[in-house]
Amino acid sequence: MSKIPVLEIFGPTIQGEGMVVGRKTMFIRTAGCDYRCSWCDSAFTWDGTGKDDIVLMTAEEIWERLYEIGGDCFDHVTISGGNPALLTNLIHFIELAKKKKIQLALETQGSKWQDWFWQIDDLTISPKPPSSGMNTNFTILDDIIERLTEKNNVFSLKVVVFNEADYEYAKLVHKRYPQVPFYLQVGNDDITNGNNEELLQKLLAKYEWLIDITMNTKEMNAVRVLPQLHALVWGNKRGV
Ligand SMILES: C[S@@+](CC[C@H](N)C(=O)[O-])C[C@H]1O[C@@H](n2cnc3c(N)ncnc32)[C@H](O)[C@@H]1O
Ligand SMILES: Nc1nc2[nH]cc(C(=O)O)c2c(=O)[nH]1
Ligand code: SF4
Ligand SMILES: [Mg+2]
Repeated sequence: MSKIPVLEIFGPTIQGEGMVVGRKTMFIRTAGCDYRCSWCDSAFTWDGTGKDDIVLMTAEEIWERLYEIGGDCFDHVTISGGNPALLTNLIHFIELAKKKKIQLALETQGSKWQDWFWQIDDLTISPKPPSSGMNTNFTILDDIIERLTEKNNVFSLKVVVFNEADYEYAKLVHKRYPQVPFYLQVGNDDITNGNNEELLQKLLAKYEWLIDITMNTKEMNAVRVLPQLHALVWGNKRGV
């Protein structure tokens, strides 16, 4: 059986972001990304700093580890990264989790398609705004959204906003896919700060700024505005 490069398995915790925020879930974080976002809070998945922590695991080994740390206290698993959509062989884990009656969520940026997307219960696509330094390939994104829409998949778009240019990009994405539930997320530009009180004040101020501009934009009447809830509770701590 082919193996999956895993960097972290943790939980149970709450889903801190997006469409199922607050949901009790386990996390699997895969290694490797086709992007290099300037502000990535999980850069250890792709910048080489985490390479000694990568474990190649079969679907069964991932399941055993989830059960070892989560026991009977979970029924939902979120797959994030890096970009898990680089991994065709994640299908083996997804099929195993389905057999175990586990609900699945995925975090990906919308740069690659996998047929196993159709089996994800809560799928978040998070195209990247200008501040990331990345360019969105809208031909690929259009195709992904079309395939998901065709099969009535439950999915959402989530754009992280750091500045006004990012907000303009978010407007453009929402306008392009008006039928897709749309989330704005506060950008954390202080990802190495270990002072949780200070970080909390900064993130709340940025959240208020994002709420304020959204309230005054007629093109953004159907959106949801969220912070990263886990960052408010635990700061920049890893594995929560
Ligand atoms: C680490 S990424 C992994 C999944 C996938 N590569 C992606 O970007 O969607 C998970 C989520 O965290 C968000 N994120 C990463 N760095 C962030 C930061 N500094 N502030 C706010 N959100 C961030 C990403 O935009 C994405 O929505
Ligand atoms: N609690 C919690 N919620 C999250 N939602 C998305 C995360 C991610 O890094 O993909 C994440 C994470 O790392 N922790
Ligand atoms: S796409 Fe996701 S994991 Fe990759 S660099 Fe950007 S935020 Fe980080
Ligand atoms: Mg994160």
